[in-house]
Amino acid sequence: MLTVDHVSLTYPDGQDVLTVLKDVTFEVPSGLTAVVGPSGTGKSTLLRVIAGLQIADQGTVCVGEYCIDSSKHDAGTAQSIYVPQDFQLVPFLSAAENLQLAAEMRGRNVNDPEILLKIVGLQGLAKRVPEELSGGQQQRLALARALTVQARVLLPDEPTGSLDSETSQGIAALLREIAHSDQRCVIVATHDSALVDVADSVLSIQSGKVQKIR
Ligand SMILES: Nc1ncnc2c1ncn2[C@@H]1O[C@H](COP(=O)(O)OP(=O)(O)OP(=O)(O)O)[C@@H](O)[C@H]1O
Repeated sequence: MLTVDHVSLTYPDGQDVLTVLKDVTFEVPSGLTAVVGPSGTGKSTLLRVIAGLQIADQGTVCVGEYCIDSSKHDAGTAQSIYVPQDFQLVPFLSAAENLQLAAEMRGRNVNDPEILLKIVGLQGLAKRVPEELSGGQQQRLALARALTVQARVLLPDEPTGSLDSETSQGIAALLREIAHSDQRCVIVATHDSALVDVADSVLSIQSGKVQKIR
């Protein structure tokens, strides 16, 4: 479903450059995929390139027939949604309003926020603002927000990074369900074995190279 073709990316690093992705090519089918690797190896960068939030120096990212071609510097065809580590929920809006805002920003509408909130296990919490939700509940809301736009590819960045192990297992199960219920591609950057254990496939990133290890 997702293809990453000959993608390279460098960051400026003083007088030098830091190569984070080095001619990376791989395919990801639908299901849950974990991207693992030591801190600072480029997991978040890879997810952001797939989402079209960062344009690679070269290469192409395609979701089905929709492609981002780095040579054209155009992310207008991005079909993926990045879910940031810190959720970036709007603090003064309720859970339902956070969903509505995200949908409106993509020219959509959420007819019944309760349906989405139920999918992520937040039924009855539509009126709460983010600070009235636990960390795990905020992560669930961030995932529901990503579902408002019906993207084929979801990219949660360390979705269990700040959660206890029981809550992490719940999020891992939810991500698997989201991936499988609608043949989506859910790609998570993670250090968490709870997520790696339930992933359908695992990619490892190290020294700029991405390798499929499961
Ligand atoms: N905007 C930037 N400018 C320069 N260097 C950057 C920038 N963003 C990230 N980097 C560097 O690129 C490398 C990869 O960063 P990235 O955040 O993708 O790693 P990561 O594997 O997700 O790390 P972690 O597991 O700690 O979240 C790191 O060395 C980081 O310092």
